[in-house]
Amino acid sequence: VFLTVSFAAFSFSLFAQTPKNTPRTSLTLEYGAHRIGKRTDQMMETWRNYGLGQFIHWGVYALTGGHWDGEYYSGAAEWIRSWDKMPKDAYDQLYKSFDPKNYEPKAWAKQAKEMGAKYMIITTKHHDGFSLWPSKYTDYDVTNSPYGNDIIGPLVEAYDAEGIDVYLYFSVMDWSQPGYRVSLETEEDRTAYEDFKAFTRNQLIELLELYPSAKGLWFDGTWDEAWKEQAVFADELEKEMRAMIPGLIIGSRFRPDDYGNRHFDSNGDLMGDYEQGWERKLPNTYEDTKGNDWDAVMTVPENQWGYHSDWRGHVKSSYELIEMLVKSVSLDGNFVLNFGPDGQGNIRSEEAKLAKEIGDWMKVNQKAIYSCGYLNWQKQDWGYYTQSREDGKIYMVVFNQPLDGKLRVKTADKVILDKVYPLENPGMILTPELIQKNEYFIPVIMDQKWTSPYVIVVESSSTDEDKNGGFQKAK
Ligand SMILES: C[C@@H]1O/C(=N\OC(=O)Nc2ccccc2)[C@@H](O)[C@H](O)[C@@H]1O
Repeated sequence: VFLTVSFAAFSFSLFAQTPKNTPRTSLTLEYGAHRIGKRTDQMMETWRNYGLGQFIHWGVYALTGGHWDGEYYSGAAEWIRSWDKMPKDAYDQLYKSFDPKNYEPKAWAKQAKEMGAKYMIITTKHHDGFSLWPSKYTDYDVTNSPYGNDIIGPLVEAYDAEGIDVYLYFSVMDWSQPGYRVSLETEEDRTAYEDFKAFTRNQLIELLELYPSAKGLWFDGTWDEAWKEQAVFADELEKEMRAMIPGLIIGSRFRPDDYGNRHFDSNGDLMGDYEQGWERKLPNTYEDTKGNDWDAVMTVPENQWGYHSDWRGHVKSSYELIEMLVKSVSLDGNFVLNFGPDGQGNIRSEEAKLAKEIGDWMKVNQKAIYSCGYLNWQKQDWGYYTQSREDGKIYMVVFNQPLDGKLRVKTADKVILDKVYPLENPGMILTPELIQKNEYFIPVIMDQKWTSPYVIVVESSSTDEDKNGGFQKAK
C-alpha cells in the first residue's frame, strides 16, 4: 500500500498543472509599473481618441537616401551609419551639408491635417545623435549645419497651429556621444556612462523647456544592457519630466524595471502610459492588447523610416493602410503612419499621394475613427466594428463585401438594433433580417460598385428579455 500511494503521489506531482488563474508571482518592484490599468485623465483620454497619427523620421541620414558611394543599402535608411560600407567619419561629416532648402513646416502640417492626423511624432534625435534643435549639450546639432536654424521649433508651431498634437521622439541610444555604451563592463564604462546619463537628462529637460506644448515623448533606443541597469535613474528622470509637463504621455519603451524589463515589468504589468511594442505589426485580437492602450507605428515600405531613394519590395497602398488604421481603432489602439522627408525637406510623392488618399477616405468616414474603440461583438469577415466613446454609435467598416450581399452581425447578449444606415446616406434605412437571437443579416449597400471601404452605422440599445422571451426597450 505504501509503495502504491507514494507512486500515485509521485506521478500526480509530476503531472499536476498549476490550477488556472493562480495569481502571478508578484515580485516586489520598486521601479516597475507605477499604475495598474489605463490612465483616465483628460490628456490620456485625448490621446486614446486620436485614432490616426503621423510619424516623421528626419535627420542627416536623409542626405544619403540609403546609398553611399553608389552602393545600395538594403537596411533601414536611418541606420546607414551602422552599415560596414559606410565610413563613420564620412557619415559624421554629413551634417556639414544639411541645408534643406525646401523645408516647409507649415506645408507638412497642412498635409497632415488633410490626411486626418490628430497627432505627430517627430524625431528630435535619432540613434546617430544629430539633434534637430539648438542643443546646449552637443555641437552635433542643427545650429552647426549650413541650415543653422531650429528645425523642431517651427514644426511644433506649425502643427500646433493646425490643431495637431506634437510628441517628441528621442533615442536614448546616441552613437555620437563618447559616454554612450552598449554595456557596462569596466569601471571606465561606468564612469563614462554617468556622463552620458547626465547628457541624456540635460537634452530631455532642454527639449521640454524649449517645446512645452509637446504632449508626450516617444522613446526609442532603450534596449542596451547599459540602459537596462538604469531603473533608478530612468524612474527619477521620468518623474522629473512628468512634473515639468503635467499629464505628459510616455510609453512603455522608456523605463527598465528593477530587473531590466521594459514594456512589461517583471510581474507582467505595463510600464508607462501605453504599450509601444507594436512596431510594423498590429495585434490580431483584443486579447493581444491585454486591454492596454497602445499605438502601432508603421512604415510604407517593409522597413524604411528615414528617407530611402529606392524603395524595394512591397510598398503599402492606401487601401492596406486604411485597413490597418481601422483594425487598430477596432482594437482600442492608435495607428501612426511614417513619413521620411528627403535631404532637402521634400515630402516624397509616394507619401504625398497616400496622405491625400487616406485623407479623402477620412473626410467621409472619420466618425468611425475619431473617439472610437473596441466593441465586444463577434468579429466578422466583412471587416471591423468600432464604437464611438462619445455617443455609443457602432460603425461597421466593410472591407470584404460578401457575394450574397448580406453582412452577418452577431451582437452581444441583450442588444437590439434600433436603426441601421450607411454613414454616407443616413436616410437609407437598412432592415436587418433576423437569423436567430442576437444574429442578423444586414443588406449591403448594393447601389454602387464599391472601390473603397464603406461604413454602416448601427444605433442599438440594450434590452431586458421580458418573461415571454420577446424584447422590449429598456426604460
Ligand atoms: C520607429 C523605429 O524604432 C526603432 N526601433 O524599434 C525597435 O527596436 N522596435 C522593437 C524592438 C523590439 C521589440 C519590439 C519593437 C528604430 O531603430 C528605427 O530606426 C525606428 O526609429
